[in-house]
Amino acid sequence: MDNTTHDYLSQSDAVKARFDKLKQREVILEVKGLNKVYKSAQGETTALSNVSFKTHRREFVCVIGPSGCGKSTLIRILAGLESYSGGQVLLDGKPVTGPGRDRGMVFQGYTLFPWLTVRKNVMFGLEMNGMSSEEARREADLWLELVGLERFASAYPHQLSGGMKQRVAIARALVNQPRILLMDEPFGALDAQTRCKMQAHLLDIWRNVDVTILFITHDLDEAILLADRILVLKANPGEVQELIEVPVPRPRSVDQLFTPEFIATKARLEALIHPPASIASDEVETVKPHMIRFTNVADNVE
Ligand SMILES: Nc1ncnc2c1ncn2[C@@H]1O[C@H](COP(=O)(O)OP(=O)(O)OP(=O)(O)O)[C@@H](O)[C@H]1O
Repeated sequence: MDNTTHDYLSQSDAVKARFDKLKQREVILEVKGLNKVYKSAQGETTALSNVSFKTHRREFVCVIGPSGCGKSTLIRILAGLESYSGGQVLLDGKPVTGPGRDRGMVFQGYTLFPWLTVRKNVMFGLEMNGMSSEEARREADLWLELVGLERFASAYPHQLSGGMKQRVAIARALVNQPRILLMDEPFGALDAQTRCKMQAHLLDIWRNVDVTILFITHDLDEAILLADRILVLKANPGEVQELIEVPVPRPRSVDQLFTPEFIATKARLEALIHPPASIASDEVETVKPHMIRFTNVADNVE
């Protein structure tokens, strides 16, 4: 089929069958009419307005949207780190009222304890919950093996690359066997090559673990490569624009980046996130701000 005419809504029989199966699985997370209003001295900001969606068991959902559309607010609410103003958040049918072991978190910033070894970082949560050191060590080693870091169990975080640190963070989140893994731009600080490897690695891990993933990203290719469905939010106020079923078949790899399904999905996401500039915003762009010069060399470099 011609790349330019492929419709992101059309699905092959295999993709359709996969979605049919996925939707039959139990609902893990249900967000119903979620509202979040921040109140400050400057006034009120509606960060989220009437956001509703469901994720099914072992589904991979990515959340994208322009800056300020409420992505971080949403994930913080799901993690139980932020209150909400209205609506409902249900995990396995029960309201989320605070943080819990049923949700694992991986953030962009490296959040490992620098004074603990890799193994101790992964053991930490288990020991805090009363597991014996011996058992926690056994569990930690299993998960370190899954993320391919068993050889680095005795290393300290500063001895690891950025990608390796995030693999430890993933092991540390998964060791508690959460129902859902909440990932807030986890690969945002990595260089392009490492990021690419981590995406493949995460898909490998997910294939082997019974966990649902909600993953925030700014990167459209990353969202299409990883997700079953992509929740597209818009800003001011943060609202759901569309929940897109990614028509790219699995298993996924970067080789699919130029397939008609991938290109069509990306075109749809771009149209939603970067709509054609309005006349008003064109005007703003053509007004150049007055620039102060900080150079004593008079000739122009451009
Ligand atoms: N603590 C706060 N107090 C007041 N307003 C806030 C607070 N946190 C976020 N907001 C506002 O809520 C809206 C959503 O913010 P949020 O950080 O969730 O968006 P985001 O999509 O994650 O943005 P980005 O992609 O830039 O990280 C923004 O308008 C933001 O200014």
